[in-house]
Amino acid sequence: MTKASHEWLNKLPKVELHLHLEGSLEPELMFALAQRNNIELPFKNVEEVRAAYEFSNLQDFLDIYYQGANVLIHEQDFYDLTWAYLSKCKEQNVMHVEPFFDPQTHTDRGVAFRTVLNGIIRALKDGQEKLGITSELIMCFLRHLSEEAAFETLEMAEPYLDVIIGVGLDSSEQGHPPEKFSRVFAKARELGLKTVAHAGEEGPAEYVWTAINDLQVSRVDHGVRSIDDEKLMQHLAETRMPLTVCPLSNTKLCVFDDMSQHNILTMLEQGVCVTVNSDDPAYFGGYMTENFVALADALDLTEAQASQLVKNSIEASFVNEQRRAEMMALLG
Ligand SMILES: Nc1ncnc2[nH]cnc12
Ligand SMILES: [Zn+2]
Repeated sequence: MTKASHEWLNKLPKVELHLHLEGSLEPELMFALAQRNNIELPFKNVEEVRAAYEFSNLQDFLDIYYQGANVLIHEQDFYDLTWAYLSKCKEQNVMHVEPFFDPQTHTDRGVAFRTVLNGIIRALKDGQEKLGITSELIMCFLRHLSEEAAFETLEMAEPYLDVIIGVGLDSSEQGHPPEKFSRVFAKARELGLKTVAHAGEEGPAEYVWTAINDLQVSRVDHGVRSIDDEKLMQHLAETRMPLTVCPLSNTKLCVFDDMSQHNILTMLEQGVCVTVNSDDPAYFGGYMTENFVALADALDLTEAQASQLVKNSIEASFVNEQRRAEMMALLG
């Protein structure tokens, strides 16, 4: 089936809850920023960059993703990155987004926290005013770095808590269990921040339990390995704990060999609050619509299932009641 026959999925009003802004850096913008900032890239052209996007696991991807982020230096670069993502959302009828950013990827290179945040926030504000896309911003800690570094990052964020709704946990999962950050997350909750964490992407179902019990997350990012633990599946369904699932990411990073093996619809049918998201669309071959289309092609996603997946995202989002009702009404 071709994409043209899936126009209904582009038209479907959507919500995105798992998107790394740095992962929306398209090769074209990467080259433009490299030129603007006088940075040398290890690629000759856009085609060479795209050809390098063959990953056999999460770490393969992360190595290239952190390298790409080196072109982001000035506030305007972060604005342009965020604005490009929001423009894509507009084209694809995404009505609300809760993106992640990774401050440590930038502060560790000498880019100031406020430079990163101001660029992103200015674009998100424009996104609401000019495109009608509402948003909430989530700051992630890199889990391959230390607890101490995460505490320092949280301290840098303290003057900006009016524009950051929560904290998350990303980067290399295996060997860096959620509980490594229990104390940082406790402090974040004390500050009134919501918490989410990547767990059960490559790591075991056990990490999903500790994200829930130790970090007290409101949502689990990915969480697809939960299916290995029957008790956990029951718990997720009973508590309506949302999972922000990223189908194209999972196949690109070989979490599943093929989209036909993806477990998102099995979990949906078992009453788990699963949602569809794009993760790092510039690296994984697609934004929100392409993720839904991939499910339609491989798993015969029905209109009722697509609509339920979006309703789950609205339920799992951090929006106020009025916006929640407005978005639900659009889904009929
Ligand atoms: N899929 C992913 N898992 C962990 N960390 C990430 N950072 C960006 N994308 C990620
Ligand atoms: Zn992610």
